[in-house]
Amino acid sequence: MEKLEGMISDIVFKNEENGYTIAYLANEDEEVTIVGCMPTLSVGESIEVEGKWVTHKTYGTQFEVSSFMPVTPSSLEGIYAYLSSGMIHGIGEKMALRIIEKFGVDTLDVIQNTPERLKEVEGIGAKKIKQITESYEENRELRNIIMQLSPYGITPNYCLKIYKKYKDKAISVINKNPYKLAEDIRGIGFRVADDIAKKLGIDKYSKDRIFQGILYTLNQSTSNGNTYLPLSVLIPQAVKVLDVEAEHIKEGVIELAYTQKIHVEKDNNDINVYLMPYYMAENGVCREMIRLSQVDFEDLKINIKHEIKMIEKEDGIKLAQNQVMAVKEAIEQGVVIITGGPGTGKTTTINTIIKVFENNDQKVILAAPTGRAAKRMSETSNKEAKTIHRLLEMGFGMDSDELTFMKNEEDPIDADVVILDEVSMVDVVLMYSLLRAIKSGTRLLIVGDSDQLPSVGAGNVLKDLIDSEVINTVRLNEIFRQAQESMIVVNAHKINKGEPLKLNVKGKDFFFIKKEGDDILPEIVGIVSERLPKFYGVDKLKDIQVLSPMRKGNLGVNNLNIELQKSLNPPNKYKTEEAFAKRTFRVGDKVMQIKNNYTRKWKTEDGSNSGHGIYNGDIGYIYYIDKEKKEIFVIFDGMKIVTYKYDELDELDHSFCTTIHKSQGSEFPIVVIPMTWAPPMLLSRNLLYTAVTRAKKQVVLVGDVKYLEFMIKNNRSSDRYSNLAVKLNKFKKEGLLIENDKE
Ligand SMILES: Nc1ncnc2c1ncn2[C@@H]1O[C@H](COP(=O)(O)OP(=O)(O)OP(=O)(O)O)[C@@H](O)[C@H]1O
Repeated sequence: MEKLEGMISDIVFKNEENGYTIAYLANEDEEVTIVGCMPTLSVGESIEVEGKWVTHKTYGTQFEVSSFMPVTPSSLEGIYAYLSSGMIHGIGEKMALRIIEKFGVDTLDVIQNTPERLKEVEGIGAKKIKQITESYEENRELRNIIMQLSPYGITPNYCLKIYKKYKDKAISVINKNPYKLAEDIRGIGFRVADDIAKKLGIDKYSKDRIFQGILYTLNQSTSNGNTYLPLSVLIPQAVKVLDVEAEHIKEGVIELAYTQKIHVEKDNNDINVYLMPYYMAENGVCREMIRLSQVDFEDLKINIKHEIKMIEKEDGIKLAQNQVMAVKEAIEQGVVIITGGPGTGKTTTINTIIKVFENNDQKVILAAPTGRAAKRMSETSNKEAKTIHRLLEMGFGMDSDELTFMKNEEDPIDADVVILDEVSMVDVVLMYSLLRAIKSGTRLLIVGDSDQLPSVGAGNVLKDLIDSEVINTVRLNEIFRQAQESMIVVNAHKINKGEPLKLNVKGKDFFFIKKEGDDILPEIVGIVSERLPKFYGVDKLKDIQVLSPMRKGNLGVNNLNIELQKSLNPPNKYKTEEAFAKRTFRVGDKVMQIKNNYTRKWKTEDGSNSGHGIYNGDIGYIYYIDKEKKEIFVIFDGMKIVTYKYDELDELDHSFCTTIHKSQGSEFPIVVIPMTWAPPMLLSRNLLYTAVTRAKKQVVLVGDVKYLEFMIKNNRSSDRYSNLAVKLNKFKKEGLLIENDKE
């Protein structure tokens, strides 16, 4: 490979379809013909090309370009992004600004050719110049990527990811097909790629664009919980995204189906379109559920009546009929779902089942979808419960840097009985991974409350499994006396039935404070910071959680966090703080990890214990801010210290208040919820139900009763496109075990 540098003196030919270009490249010595895919080239641009000399039978000697990159940056923005990215030792954000103020668009030219001139900038001496020129040379490729892409709003961090993925081919990959970025780089989506493509002059009807637009539409829809979209729904959505006619979408869907990126399936009068992983997962869950439930389970010769009697005596309770049935089904049928609302005895039933099996030498494994749910399960059962991810031994594969599960059909979970709790939070993809790692003959208990909000990820697994009526289900519907004393439990059931609630019963745990409009916010701040902690003797940060249905607005999570921070953790000269564009992080702030990060490291203060993995919804407190190193230290679970660099703070949010969605699977002693106007889709029954059931000791609703009534009546269940229930029936009826679906 050879390299040439020069200025484009003329463009002889350019194919707009595929970017093939013939141009003249001139430098001090010569003018040569260059040919290749260079769709962005313009006359007057200085570029560096890499490639080889070839002889064309008509046109003679030409330089065939395999990659090219501009030599001068496209904008000051790009130069700034590069200089301030932290990749040049000795230059921070302020210094980068000073240098650019001095040299403007010539900055890089100065660094490259007359670095001694950097002395003209205040604060730069000979040592710094050496540092700067050395690292400038070291990251040449990355520099080009940063400068080319930062004008599109791509941060240096993403540029680094792009560089790691494509190495020195990055610029040519992007020039050829910017949509590759959306496919390959996590965090860069179709919109950004499309923006780049537009600026590169890529045709609106190009196939890559149509494909990526369809995949993007389907991806968006899975993040809304759907496992597929009917074609009749997909088409108008994709038309909107791509701004092309429906026929292009139809053609795109057909072609994509051939590439196995999507799967299409006839469904009555429509066609269901799946992204491949969701198709595999939906079919997989059906297949695995049928595999697990159709086994002739070993007869354990357990005298169930006797066992139950013994346990009842030990625990001083008498199991209700349905609880006994659940125990029997678990032993006799092997695969069973136990469902019920709060206080209906799920935990008591699980504990009885654990005892019966363990008394009969069966190895019982407990698991739940989140760290918090697993912790609670451990506490109530006195037995270790793992997160599903830990149970499946998530780790890095032999020769990949992708996270995978080590437990699977080849190396299944070693257990006689697996008990899963809080299954309403398990999505279809995780369920499939779990089921395939359970060997035939292992008993499986699926426990959860199907009236809770469905999983964040796609599917509505628990509800679908129950609705299918294919899997044995025991519904616990009796609220026990002890639970009945709690208005939280009583009202939760009333919410589910759409009945009016019992509010402000003296001495009970469910209160409504009537306030209107602008009075709601100060009331919430007041009760959280003063009255509730004083009255109940609880910690205002740890024990009280404000939950809001929405992010925006006066009573949305964002504003409530600002207002609660002022009162619960105000500025203080002994507390370091750092202000960012939209928020200020201060030592002592209550914060939440807002995405799963399986690899993020934590360690205890004395370093005696360490591990990795901080998960969506984990709540911690800011412990220390290192302004020099630009790092924030957060303590989770009272002992796990995690360091976030400033540019990783997109994983962290304040959590004086959180959304109800984010509170799924968590429990708090006291929960405070504003009752106010929000988009109707957010004011739903099962959102209220989930919020209320997060509280263990006290629920306080503050606002206007009419919104409470609206929520109770609004039974718009979060319908999702999911075909699990239908398919389970079909699989069962046809006795299908579609082997060729297996990955
Ligand atoms: N058969 C029973 N007889 C009497 N009390 C019972 C019985 N089963 C459960 N309880 C009591 O009812 C209360 C709720 O039971 P449990 O915690 O098992 O329900 P749950 O469905 O797990 O509730 P939650 O979802 O709120 O955790 C507990 O105080 C428990 O001791």
